Amino acid sequence: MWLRFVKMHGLGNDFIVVNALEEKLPADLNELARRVCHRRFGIGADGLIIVLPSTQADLRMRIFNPDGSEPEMCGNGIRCFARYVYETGLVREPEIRVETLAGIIKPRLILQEGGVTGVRVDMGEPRLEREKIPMTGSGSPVVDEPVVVDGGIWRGTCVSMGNPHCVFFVENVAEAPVTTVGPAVENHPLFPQRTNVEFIEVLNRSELKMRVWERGAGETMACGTGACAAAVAGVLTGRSNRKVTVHLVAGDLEIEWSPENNHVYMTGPAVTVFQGDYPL
Ligand SMILES: N[C@@H](CCC[C@H](N)C(=O)O)C(=O)O
Repeated sequence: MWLRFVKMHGLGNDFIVVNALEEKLPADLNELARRVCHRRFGIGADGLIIVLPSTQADLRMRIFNPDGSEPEMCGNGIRCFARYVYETGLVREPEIRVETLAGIIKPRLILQEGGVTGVRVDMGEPRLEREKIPMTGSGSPVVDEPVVVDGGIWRGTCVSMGNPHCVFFVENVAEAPVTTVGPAVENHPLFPQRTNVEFIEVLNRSELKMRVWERGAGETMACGTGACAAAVAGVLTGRSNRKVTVHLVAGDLEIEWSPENNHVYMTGPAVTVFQGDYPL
């Protein structure tokens, strides 16, 4: 049996997208994600995205990390999801309501001469209460709180965009210890469901430079929810404006934390790379 998939990416954060409305999937999706995401023995990706029907929204998105865990949300992934369902005719309107484990998220396709040039997503409200991130300890919001890693102290500002993020501001992101401090913080006892870890250099009040260690995936080229969390952390710590450009290795995300409705908006690209069939 073969599984039809499409390979997509948002700024190099890459995904295997499978349409479960047409494809029959194996029962163990965690295991499927581990297999297909593997860079040497599988297709290779930072995540497996499944398109499903929904009773509450237009469609439902499930996302799995390469380690098989199922996160609540994925910012770059939902832009790819939106482009995929629009271009395959699963939805007809450019504004889509998508059921996720983080609630209903609303991507809107940016169209020019009929083609998709980007996606703007209403990511909803950031959750700042410690127990909603979730984190152990007491006191909210969690702003510049000491996180002890290997005897060193890091100051973390923590935000949930449906999924957990711990943001560290650094002098020089190119030299940030992403692959050592990242996994130590991901698995730190402060975070009972683990966490994503962002390293942010503030270039000026409207520009941030970011590297990220993702829960269940390792260092990736970009993280949409992470960029949103970084923008919120920039405001909470007084370092940046509510509207910022987040520079990632392969390009930019525009993030705005609206003072009117408290929602975070993310705008960025979604690109289709190829399609194929994977043997089950
Ligand atoms: N790359 C994603 C986030 C994917 C989920 C993350 N690894 C987690 O476990 O929370 C994004 O663009 O937001």
